[in-house]
Amino acid sequence: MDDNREPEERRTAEPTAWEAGDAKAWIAVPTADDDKYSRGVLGMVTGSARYPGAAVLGAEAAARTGVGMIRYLGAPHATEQVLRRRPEIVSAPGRVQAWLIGSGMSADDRSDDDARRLAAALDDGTPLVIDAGALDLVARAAGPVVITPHYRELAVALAAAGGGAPTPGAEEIRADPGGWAERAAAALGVTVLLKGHTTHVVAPGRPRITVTAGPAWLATAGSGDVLGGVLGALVATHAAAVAEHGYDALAALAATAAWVHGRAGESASQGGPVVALDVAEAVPAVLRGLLAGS
Ligand SMILES: NC(=O)C1=CN([C@@H]2O[C@H](COP(=O)(O)OP(=O)(O)OC[C@H]3O[C@@H](n4cnc5c(N)ncnc54)[C@H](O)[C@@H]3O)[C@@H](O)[C@H]2O)[C@@H](O)CC1
Ligand SMILES: Nc1ncnc2c1ncn2[C@@H]1O[C@H](COP(=O)(O)OP(=O)(O)O)[C@@H](O)[C@H]1O
Repeated sequence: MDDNREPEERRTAEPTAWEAGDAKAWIAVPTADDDKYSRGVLGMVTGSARYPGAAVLGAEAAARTGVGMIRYLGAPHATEQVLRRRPEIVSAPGRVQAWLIGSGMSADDRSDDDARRLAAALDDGTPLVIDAGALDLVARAAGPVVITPHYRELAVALAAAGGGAPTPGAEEIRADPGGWAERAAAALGVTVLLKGHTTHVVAPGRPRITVTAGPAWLATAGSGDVLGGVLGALVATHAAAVAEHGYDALAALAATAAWVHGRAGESASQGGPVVALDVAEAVPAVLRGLLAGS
């Protein structure tokens, strides 16, 4: 059948599958001239009294992905758990090159302190990875945003957006995840990473990217918190690329994070069950293999 659409329309309709070679180009390798600050600092406002574990999982994953420094700014108990697991992490405020916010938080149970920390990150103007319990705040971000919802969370984010954004139910999104990732990117004006067996990544108005890299064993609690940490570290170490290429760079980084997360899941699983922390711990070997070209 003849395709009578304009070239631009045809181009944006066809998804691209993200592969190892694409991912490799978005891993920042430190050079002899680098120090911890030049590599990039990730700020994290994640976890809560209800979900301290999500903060630990995201911090572990970000640290294992490679970043100059992590500043974790969260609730006291979550901070204690994060520092117990990763003493390298700094709990003092300061400059960062990217933020990861919302994993392990709940929009309906936000403490005043968390609201203040989230507001500071949203006002900062640096790139933001927005997950889970901060997805109602997307419109308040001053900097460029990539969101990392699953189906139910994307429904929540669209419902919170207002301004004529479509408001599908979670089941509608589950039935057409690629289409809804595209519509959400257009409506929210941000890069969307919609999680699932196939993960769909879309920058506003750009062709969709698909990533199918991990086993279904990854459908386990905390797996998405690990993905958030991987993506946070990748964004923090690519501040210059995000400044230059904006939402396209965030899409490439998001697809790379999904690919690395999927392969880490595969490596941790070996055909059997995984726990989220094992996925985070498998990330360095996946990156080593990727950089070595294997
Ligand atoms: N270890 C941790 O601290 C973890 C924290 N997590 C955090 O938990 C928060 C909520 O994430 P979710 O992905 O669960 O959010 P969702 O909004 O997808 O899930 C909550 C909803 O799931 C439904 N539900 C609950 N139990 C169910 C059951 N047994 N069967 C069927 N449906 C059920 C209910 O409608 C509930 O309101 C996020 O902030 C997330 O980051 C999760 O990532 C899991 C691990
Ligand atoms: N059936 C599946 N096959 C492969 N990967 C999956 C499957 N289901 C979920 N995942 C992946 O596991 C992660 C689950 O994230 P999420 O739903 O946020 O869980 P949590 O909130 O418990 O961390 C995502 O990265 C998603 O892509």
